[in-house]
Amino acid sequence: MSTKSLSSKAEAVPNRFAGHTPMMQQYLALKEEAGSILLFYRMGDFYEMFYDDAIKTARLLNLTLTKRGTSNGEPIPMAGVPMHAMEQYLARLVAMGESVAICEQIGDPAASKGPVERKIVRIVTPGTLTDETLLPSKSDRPLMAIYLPHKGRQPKYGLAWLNLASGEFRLTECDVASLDSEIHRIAPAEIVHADSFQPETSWQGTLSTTADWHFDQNEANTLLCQHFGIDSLASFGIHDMPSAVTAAGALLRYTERTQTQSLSHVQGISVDQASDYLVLDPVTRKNLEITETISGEESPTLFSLLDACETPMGSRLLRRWLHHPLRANEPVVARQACVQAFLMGKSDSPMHPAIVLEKINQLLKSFPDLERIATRIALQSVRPRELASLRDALARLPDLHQLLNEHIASTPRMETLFSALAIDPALQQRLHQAIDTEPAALIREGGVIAAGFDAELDELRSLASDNGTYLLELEARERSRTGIANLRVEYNRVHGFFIEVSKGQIDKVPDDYRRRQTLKNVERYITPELKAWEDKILSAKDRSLSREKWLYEQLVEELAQAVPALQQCAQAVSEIDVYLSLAQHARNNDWVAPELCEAPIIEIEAGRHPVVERSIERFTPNSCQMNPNRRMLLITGPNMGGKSTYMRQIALIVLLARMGSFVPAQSARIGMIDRIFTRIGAADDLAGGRSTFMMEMTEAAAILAASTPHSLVLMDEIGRGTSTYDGLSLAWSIACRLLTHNQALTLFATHYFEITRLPEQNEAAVNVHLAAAESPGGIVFLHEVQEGPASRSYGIQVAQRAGIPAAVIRQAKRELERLENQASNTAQLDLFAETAPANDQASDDQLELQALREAINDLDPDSMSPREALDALYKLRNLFGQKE
Ligand SMILES: Nc1ncnc2c1ncn2[C@@H]1O[C@H](COP(=O)(O)OP(=O)(O)OP(=O)(O)O)[C@@H](O)[C@H]1O
Repeated sequence: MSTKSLSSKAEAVPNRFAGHTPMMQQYLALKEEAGSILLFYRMGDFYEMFYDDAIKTARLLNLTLTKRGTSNGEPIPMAGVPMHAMEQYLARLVAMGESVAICEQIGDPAASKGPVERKIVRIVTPGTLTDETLLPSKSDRPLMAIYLPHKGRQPKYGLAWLNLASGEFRLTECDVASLDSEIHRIAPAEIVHADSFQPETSWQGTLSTTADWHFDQNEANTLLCQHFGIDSLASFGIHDMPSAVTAAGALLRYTERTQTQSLSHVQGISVDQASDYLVLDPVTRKNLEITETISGEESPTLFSLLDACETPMGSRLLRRWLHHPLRANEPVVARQACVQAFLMGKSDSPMHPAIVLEKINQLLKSFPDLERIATRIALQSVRPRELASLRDALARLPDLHQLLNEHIASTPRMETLFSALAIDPALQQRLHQAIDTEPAALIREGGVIAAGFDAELDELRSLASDNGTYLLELEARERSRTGIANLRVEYNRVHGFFIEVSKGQIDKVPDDYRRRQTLKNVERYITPELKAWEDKILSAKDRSLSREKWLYEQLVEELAQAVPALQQCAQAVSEIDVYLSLAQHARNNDWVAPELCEAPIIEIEAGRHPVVERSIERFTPNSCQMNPNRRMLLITGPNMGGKSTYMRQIALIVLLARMGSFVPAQSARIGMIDRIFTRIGAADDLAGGRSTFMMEMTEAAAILAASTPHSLVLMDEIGRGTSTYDGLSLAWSIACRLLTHNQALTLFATHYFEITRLPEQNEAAVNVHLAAAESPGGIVFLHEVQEGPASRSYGIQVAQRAGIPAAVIRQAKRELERLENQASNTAQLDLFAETAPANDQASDDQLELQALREAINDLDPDSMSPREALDALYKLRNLFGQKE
């Protein structure tokens, strides 16, 4: 394995470190090279940190902070971690977003006059992890570089990201407004940017800086062409994306600098068009609880619900799909067809589809993380047991292939996956011949290469292990030669082989015995014959270990050719895993395939909230009809009535439909949706210095700026963060703007009843409400969406159920009555009347006229008997009569 040094020689210590001990001078020079990141300085069996690094790591890892000598008269703070536990400490530091430079002793301590020569051989950063122990298995940790050119009227950000653990390298360009949303979509573990430029983002990952000159377009061009062995970037279709290419170049340079191996598994770079995906801004990703709950937990989320994947790479793909719903129908239909194929099985298969799914599941369960193993083969850091699990998985591939072929109906996409599964059997055979059935964990321990693979290794091994009989023979011979009956031939690690004689017998020891060690009761000797034999054995052992290491390296190098095929196979297995998971969930929970169409339409029959329906006993399904003529649903109903659940379930059904999954409904027809926006609930962004109301308005402003007739907008109780009139007026005008200007499909939940009058002005707005009923025991939530506005809000009844004291409830009821009486005498109800009433009297008159108009409209003279007509006339007179 080649290890690429990142440092210049440590002996070239600058004079400015004079006054420090030679070791500290070496440390300081290396620390200067590491810069702001932590330096793990190897000292024998420990990695030690000094000065501020020591103070910081001691705090982060809860280590003891001690001192090691003084430098320039000052004590030097020091903390250390033992070498054998280093990976655990690294994992914890990296999880906290820290980067660490690892400095190893590379010189020979015996031959060194001053401090042993040391070099930084590896830099571990959150975005460049490939080690199994440092990586989360179910999520990707991409590294991203961002570049913003200084020139140009409307400069575009260049974004490039590399998933080092899989070799996936992508890039895109975006405008200023989309930067944050793009970063949240890609979710990098680390962002690299130039020293002089700070990207504005709410993303919480690690930010690393690099020199400005690393972001140079020409350099980037050359670097990328060199890496891929091509003359022009046109073959990747990225030549006209200067900002993105510049970012990609800087990213490649950064990765090469931090890694010790070549990046041969990074085989290509592709353009990621943001316009291919349905846009979900950061707030929406959070509100819809796709992979994380609002409070930051891992479950229950949409991902935790659907992730029954058997392989970690399947889980990672599912997570990626959930965060990247697709705009175009064609690829979604292709995925849906695969889920359907798994769900239905093949018509001529004798096996029930459920049994087929179970069998495939069982097979997949035994598959290792092929994607990451392929990467580690390319990085030449693959471990023996990973190769053994690859060998076993390859042996099971034909079974998987056969099961799919015989029992799953073919679709065009499935055909592609089938061919990716067909890996050349020679690869499996080679691994089978080369790797022991149960190899040791590390190659340096030996016992990795299978017997029979290499004749030389076999011979060395038999030499090294063939000591039992020889030693017994020697012991018997020496006993009879010397007449010492209790003479023994022994071995220990420090002194090697020796002949042990008790003190009372040493006068019988022959001349050719050389004393090796004296103990209290015994003397230990070596003879020329035993010494020669020992040399042969020990050298055979050493030679066998180094032969084994060499063979292993040759094998890994040879396997590197198979990396592209393994990557494709891993992709196919993970996709199959996801389809299987989706199909099983659909089968177990009665989900259906949504129909997809072009127009901005959302038609859902008896839809359910996928996560809530699992957490309660009886979920009430609800339907939804939205189209260009019915663009806004004004949703009213009591608190706890189910408004938020209803809105979220619609958004989640749309998201699921657009990522290729089945959906929780009786039937669904989902059109092309370009974005989902949410303005749900509110939490203060104290860190960002924004109050609840400010947050609310910022999010609303973003929705008004960017939503289109193809967008789905969720607005939950907009305006509640300020005074009633301000809030109501804002909510009203925001709703109007969405209806008439943006024309987005909008779910607008509100407690302002005045807004339910909006449909009178615009037919595309429709009232629906969550039904509730009052019973002697209190309010009963029916959770049923019905047409029309809610008749009342039931706030006090809900408060009663929540345990507010009876006396407070009684007072609240009296207060409500007083306010309602007052309201009927004020202009509030007519806040949004087309012409404002001049005074209270005018307002009263208008209300009565409205009531009269409604009563007359309700009459059907053609169907009335004379008696009924007379009664109606009296009623109408009484409407006025009340006033007199
Ligand atoms: N369709 C449904 N079927 C059964 N239970 C439901 C349904 N919808 C919601 N619920 C239950 O009602 C609870 C409250 O729902 P939700 O938070 O959606 O109400 P809300 O109207 O938005 O309330 P608020 O106005 O106070 O925010 C949920 O936690 C869930 O347990």
